[in-house]
Amino acid sequence: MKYLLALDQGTTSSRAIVFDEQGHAVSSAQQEFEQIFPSPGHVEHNPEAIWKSQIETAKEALDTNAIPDSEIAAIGIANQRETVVLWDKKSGQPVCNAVVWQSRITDPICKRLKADQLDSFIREKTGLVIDAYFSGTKIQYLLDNISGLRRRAEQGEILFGTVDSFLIWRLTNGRVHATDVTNASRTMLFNIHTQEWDRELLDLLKIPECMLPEVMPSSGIIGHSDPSIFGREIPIAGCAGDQQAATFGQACFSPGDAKNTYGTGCFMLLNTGEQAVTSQLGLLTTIGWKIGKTTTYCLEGSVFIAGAVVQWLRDGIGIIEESAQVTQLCDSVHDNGGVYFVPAFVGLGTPYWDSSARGTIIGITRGTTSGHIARAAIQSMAFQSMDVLDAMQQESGVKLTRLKVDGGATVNNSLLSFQAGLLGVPVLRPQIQETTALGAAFLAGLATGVYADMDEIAEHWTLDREFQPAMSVNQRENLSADWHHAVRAARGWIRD
Ligand SMILES: Nc1ncnc2c1ncn2[C@@H]1O[C@H](COP(=O)(O)OP(=O)(O)O)[C@@H](O)[C@H]1O
Ligand SMILES: O=P(O)(O)OC[C@H](O)CO
Repeated sequence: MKYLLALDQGTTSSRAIVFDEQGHAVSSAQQEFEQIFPSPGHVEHNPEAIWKSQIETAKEALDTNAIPDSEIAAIGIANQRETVVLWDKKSGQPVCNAVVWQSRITDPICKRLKADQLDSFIREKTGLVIDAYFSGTKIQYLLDNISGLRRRAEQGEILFGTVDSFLIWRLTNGRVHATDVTNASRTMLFNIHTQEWDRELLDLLKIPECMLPEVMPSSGIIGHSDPSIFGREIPIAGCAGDQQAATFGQACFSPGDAKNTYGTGCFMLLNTGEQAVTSQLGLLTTIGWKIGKTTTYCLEGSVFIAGAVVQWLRDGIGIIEESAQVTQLCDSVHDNGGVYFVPAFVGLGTPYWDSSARGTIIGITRGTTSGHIARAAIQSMAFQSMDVLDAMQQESGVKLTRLKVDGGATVNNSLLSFQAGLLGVPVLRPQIQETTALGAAFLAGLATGVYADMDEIAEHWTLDREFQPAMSVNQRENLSADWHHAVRAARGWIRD
């Protein structure tokens, strides 16, 4: 029996899962790490905390079931995307905290790019909208604000990577500086059509090319882990941004297949095949994966705050002690009591791209209880996903017949029932919900002969539960109208 070790480096935790050839998780480990909020809207991680938690969980997952490392065929990596790590090439030490994808610290840079009317120029090359979400402006910000850093970067002393790249560098003991096409496609520096770092964009954002990693396919041997880490060299054979990995893990292999992940944020990806569909409605055109010479593109809707709203109920206002309690609190009321919660904590992503929006709870009356607030919080994930799907269907002309879902918040049955009703299509939760890690394992297994082809991988997808839509058209339209009324209230709150 061969096994695959998947490293799933997420926004709030690092996970490692060992899968057998059938795609069953045989052991796993998870560690949360610190979220650093230096100022409102700015989010950082300590790269050493990312590395430590990831490597400790990998070792724990291998030790738990005493899986000999000789039986690990390959390592696959899936990671939080866009987050920027800069490190010293010689020492391998980070030169600052990682700037996390959620951070709005580069809003002013983005405003200038928009004022210069560079939207279509950037969209045509990268498939992205101008937003602080992506890596490019974050790198520029660090080079501009840390004394001496730009000079050192220009001299080739500083390397940039998204989190996958940093992990690869550390796993290979500084021998490989690489990323994969999916991660590169989230930097706002990569031309998704020519699949090269884009000279004009690098000049625009004043980023020295020598900092950038080599871009590899998502499935294929990128390098080998140093023997000092797991006792022997193991090929690193799969790598993808976590949302693309989840799309692969959900076996969304045909054009028209879609999945929605409900983690810290919500990310819906629709496979558009070998065609990169350009969006006019605020969706992102992104690379789904590249296997051999074939690139699969996706349309993506990115919602910044989804499950994080539950963390806020727990850690921000303390109306629950454990995340799981939200289900009970939410089920303590029959409906939202007219309360709508727009969790625009860091602005709004798809389809609004409004960095001036802020979190809004509206419709509160004397009869409002914590149950209504909790229910409105849970419903906000479904409403935001509804907005994304509406844009996606309009843009692609594809009428979705079902939606595969995954991510930590999909343990919540009320959320998924409400989602099915709101979308008017069945929502399918798979048995293996660790689809992100599974996707990374599949990509690595495909490169190392554990799987013959994608048809074999697709056979491993099994259904846990299907949630049927049970909402009248009238009800759906009323809820949707109220939600959009609430969104209007949340928008434009931050003034220049
Ligand atoms: N019962 C629940 N209902 C809704 N959301 C939940 C529930 N339990 C946990 N969550 C949310 O799920 C998210 C964790 O999902 P996960 O996929 O692990 O996220 P990530 O990969 O972004 O770190 C957290 O934001 C958490 O608040
Ligand atoms: O870590 P997650 O699962 O919240 O995913 C984060 C996304 O990759 C951000 O684009």
